[in-house]
Amino acid sequence: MIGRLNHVAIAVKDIAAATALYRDTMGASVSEAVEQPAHGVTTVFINLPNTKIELLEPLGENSPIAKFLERNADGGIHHICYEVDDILAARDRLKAAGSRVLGDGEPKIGAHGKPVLFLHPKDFNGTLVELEQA
Ligand SMILES: CC[C@@H](C(=O)O)C(=O)SCCNC(=O)CCNC(=O)[C@H](O)C(C)(C)COP(=O)(O)OP(=O)(O)OC[C@H]1O[C@@H](n2cnc3c(N)ncnc32)[C@H](O)[C@@H]1OP(=O)(O)O
Ligand SMILES: [Co+2]
Repeated sequence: MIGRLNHVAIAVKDIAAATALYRDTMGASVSEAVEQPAHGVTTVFINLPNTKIELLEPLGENSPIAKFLERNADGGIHHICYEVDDILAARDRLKAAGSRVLGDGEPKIGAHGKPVLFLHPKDFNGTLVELEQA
C-alpha cells in the first residue's frame, strides 16, 4: 500500500537558521519559507536527489509541534511521510487494522497541495506517520 518516501520532517525553533545550515553548510537546494496556517507550522523544503527534508517551525498559538519542541529543545525528527495512491482507501484499511488516524480523520490539503493524514506515533513504533496522496 505505501509507496515512495515523500519527506522526512525536522521540527526546529528557528527555521531561518536551519535553512541557512542546509543551504550554506550542506550545500542543499532549499525552498522559500511558506506559512501553513491550516497546519500551525511554517515549512521549508530541502530538495535532495531522492527525497525531501521538511523543516517545520511552529506557527500560531496552537501549533501541533509546540509540545514536541518543548520536549526536544534542539529540535529533532518529527515525522516521516509516505505516498499512497488512494488516501481514503489507505485510511480505511489502517482504521480497520486498529491504527489511530489523527484529527477528525478527514484528509487536509498539505504543503504540496495534496490530501494528507497523520497516524498516531504510538501505533507506528514511536514514529509519527504522514500519508500523502501521490
Ligand atoms: C505542512 C503540512 C503537512 C505536510 O504537508 O507535510 C505537515 O507536515 S504538518 C506537520 C504538523 N502537523 C502534525 O504533526 C499533525 C499531527 N500531529 C498531532 O496530531 C499531534 O502532534 C500528536 C502526534 C497527536 C502529538 O500530540 P501532542 O499533544 O504534541 O503530544 P502528546 O502528549 O499527545 O503525545 C502523545 C505521545 O506521543 C508522543 N509523540 C508526540 N509527538 C510525537 C512525534 N512527533 N514523534 C514521536 N512521538 C511523538 C509523545 O511523546 C507522547 O508519548 P508519551 O510521553 O510516551 O505518552
Ligand atoms: Co509533513
